Amino acid sequence: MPITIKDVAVYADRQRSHALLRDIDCVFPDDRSLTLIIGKSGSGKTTLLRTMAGLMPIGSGNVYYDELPLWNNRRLNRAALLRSSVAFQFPEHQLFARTVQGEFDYSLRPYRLPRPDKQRRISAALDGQHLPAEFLARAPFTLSGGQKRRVALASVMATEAPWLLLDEPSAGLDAKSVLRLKQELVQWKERAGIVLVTHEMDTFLSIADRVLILDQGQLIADLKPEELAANPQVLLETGIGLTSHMELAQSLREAGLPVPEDAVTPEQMADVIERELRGEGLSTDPESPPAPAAFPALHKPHKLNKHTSTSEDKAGNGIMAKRHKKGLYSMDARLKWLVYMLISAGIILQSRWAGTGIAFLCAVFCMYFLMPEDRRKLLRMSKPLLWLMAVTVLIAGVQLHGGQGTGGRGGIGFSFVSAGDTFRRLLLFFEVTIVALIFTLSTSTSAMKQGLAISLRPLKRVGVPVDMLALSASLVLRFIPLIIEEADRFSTIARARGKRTSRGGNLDVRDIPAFVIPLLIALFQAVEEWILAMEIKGAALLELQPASLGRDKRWEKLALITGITIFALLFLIRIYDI
Ligand SMILES: Nc1ncnc2c1ncn2[C@@H]1O[C@H](COP(=O)(O)OP(=O)(O)OP(=O)(O)O)[C@@H](O)[C@H]1O
Repeated sequence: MPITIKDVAVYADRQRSHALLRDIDCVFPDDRSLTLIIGKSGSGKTTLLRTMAGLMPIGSGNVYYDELPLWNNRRLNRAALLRSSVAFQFPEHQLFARTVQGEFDYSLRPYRLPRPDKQRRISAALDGQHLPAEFLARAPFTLSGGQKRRVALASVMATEAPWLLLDEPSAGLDAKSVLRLKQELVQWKERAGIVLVTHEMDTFLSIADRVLILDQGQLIADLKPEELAANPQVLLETGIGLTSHMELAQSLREAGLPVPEDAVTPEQMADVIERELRGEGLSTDPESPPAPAAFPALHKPHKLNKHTSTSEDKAGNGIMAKRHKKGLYSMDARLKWLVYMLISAGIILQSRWAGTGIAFLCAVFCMYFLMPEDRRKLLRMSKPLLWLMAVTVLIAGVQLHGGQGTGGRGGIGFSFVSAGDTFRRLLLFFEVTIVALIFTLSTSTSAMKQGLAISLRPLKRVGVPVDMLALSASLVLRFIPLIIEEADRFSTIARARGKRTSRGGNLDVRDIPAFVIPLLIALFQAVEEWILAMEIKGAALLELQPASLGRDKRWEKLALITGITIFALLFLIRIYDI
């Protein structure tokens, strides 16, 4: 049952101007193999894995499981979808059920199995993860981190799908657990094909059958591990870097040892080292191959695509990537607070349609002109808010009539006045959120706190708890993008586990616990970690002067003028009651 990826392109936007994957063409043959997908950060590995799992809408081309297309027009083909099972990074975060049995039930529900078959698969999966059957009655939240991970992997394994798609399964594991995972993968390989995204080549190369290298959203090499070991230049050219085993092989060759060119593991080099240590002097053997001066590149990487994102986009867990950006990103945080307050105050003042509409245009203007680099991200983040608004407006408009005055019969109607009023109020909230997102996406939490704390410093003398206030305000603001990103992550996981087939990725009502519970846990955890980190860092940061940050005076002036102009405009609109 091979997987065939045919001419696939995936875009970040409807206009297809930002390609995440391009010209992907490859076949994963049905040979119980383990394929590694490697590439530097942001090269598109996770996107490719998600595309194979039907979690990313395809712009062009298609993925086939055997002969079954994954996409039929705009809908996913359930039969194809059931042929793969996905484990996301940190799979233990996806647990939500009251018991471990509940986790299995949820993952296996789309397969509609007869009870005995289901129980057999669950037992086999528990065995495979060295978990006792008594675990089925345990609450996942009472388990240790390692046990949670094994339960989550067991729930993936229990599907017995012919293809396992794993995204960095070794992330966060200790050395012993990584070794055990490796052994398990070797066993899994006997029953299923495995596609594994990883940065840990040292760990997995020795058990892999094939390596795909991605760069800038394109597949640039398709090699056997031995071929990669013999031609590691491609790893240097793509910025992935050599594995420590390859570096060892190179050092040994430079020392004159005849290490085979295709040696992938230290074990394969051990024989040569041993003979050298015994003084058998193989290095002086005239027949032995000389160390290659330079490795030939197997595939020349394609030219860089200026539209695809750089690794910087992905850094920092996606919340606030570390970047060396100019403009708004390098502005004094105190000034940003001021501009944010001015614009938000102007928006909140509005009580009529015209003012709300003009405030909306101002928010859009800020998004386009003050936030050029993260505009796409911002648009993506605002999507769930727009959906929430649409649903709320619909609900607000629904009116239930009693029996009186309607001839004794109740009924249902829709009030455009009521829906419109709700829409206007929500639009103000949306506008303030957009401005807050512009602020938070361009400012780190510590800079935000620092900016506010320094601005409010005079109030300290009259006993105002400025530090606490600054910390709370920054956390509340930083929380908005975090909620949106985490909601995105957990809805994708719930969709993958529930095997949803709609293109928009709508969740079923039954998926709500699988979505909401991990989301809340992740958010609570994030808040806890933030508060701790900020408390630790807070005192030291306050000693820093914002002037020491890289600043761009032109942008500061522009942002200040924008803020004051928008506030003045919205204030006048309110005064003249437009
Ligand atoms: N839904 C999306 N919309 C817009 N951009 C996206 C989306 N998903 C991913 N990207 C961008 O596509 C690029 C590739 O992301 P991807 O997660 O596939 O990289 P990766 O190779 O797995 O990186 P890492 O090794 O850091 O996990 C990144 O720049 C990312 O910001």
